[in-house]
Amino acid sequence: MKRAPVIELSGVTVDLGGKRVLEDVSLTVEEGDFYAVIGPNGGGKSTLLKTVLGLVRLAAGDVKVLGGRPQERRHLLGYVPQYRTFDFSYPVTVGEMVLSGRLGHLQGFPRRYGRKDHEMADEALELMGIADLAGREISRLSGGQQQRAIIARALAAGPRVLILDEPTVYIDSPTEDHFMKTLDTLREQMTIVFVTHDIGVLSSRVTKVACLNRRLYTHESPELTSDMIEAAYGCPVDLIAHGVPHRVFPEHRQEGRR
Ligand SMILES: Nc1ncnc2c1ncn2[C@@H]1O[C@H](COP(=O)(O)OP(=O)(O)OP(=O)(O)O)[C@@H](O)[C@H]1O
Repeated sequence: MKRAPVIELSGVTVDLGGKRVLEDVSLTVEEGDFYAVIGPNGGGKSTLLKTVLGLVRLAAGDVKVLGGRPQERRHLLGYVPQYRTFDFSYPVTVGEMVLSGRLGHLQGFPRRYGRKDHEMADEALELMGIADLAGREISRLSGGQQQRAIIARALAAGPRVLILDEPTVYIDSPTEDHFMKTLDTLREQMTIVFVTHDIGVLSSRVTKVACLNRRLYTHESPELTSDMIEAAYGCPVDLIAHGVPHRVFPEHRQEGRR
């Protein structure tokens, strides 16, 4: 059964500072996908996400999110920017930070958090496995715990699509698989798209994968091919794959099935 398209890019070209950053990019993310976009540093991954959020001007092409313009649908997207863009020295607790994910939903004046806001924040803390850290100052957590907190903050808003920029940078490899499993469980409730420069992050949990290096290289079946990686990275797969087999998915699956 065909699933509904959640994000549709067709022929998208973006120029920044006189440089072509995305060229003729077409991409479809369907409901329930756990979609990974890999590519080298500077390949345009963050720009691709900002395009989905409607934050950059297109030189050509079209973007649809949940059937509408990105600017109209932004409240349905949970965006987790790169970890390094956050200031964790701010004196707030994990619980307060996650609750702030509800700010865009507050109505009336004065703006106060209500019962639903607290419930959503508590649920997000649970989902990311950091409920026991709610009272701790964010600055006192490990990088991996802080990473979970910023994802929980995005989840507190109740997004239909969760969009993550390099989510595993501060997750150490022993816990990486557990972390990806946590994200995978969220797929029951929302579509997930993430970008990463680290091919080692890809797991069999990912349903679709594409490679980005100004142009986007996709494959009909949910597997990563050496051609795609070579096209995107411009270097042989074995040099960058850290021992991960070229084919990261255990078996072929039919389009439309998870
Ligand atoms: N506002 C801007 N003005 C000019 N150039 C920009 C701007 N934003 C990004 N770029 C350039 O566009 C290219 C793609 O940047 P982008 O951040 O999207 O790549 P990335 O794949 O996310 O890289 P990284 O993993 O290093 O963050 C880079 O060469 C970057 O220098």
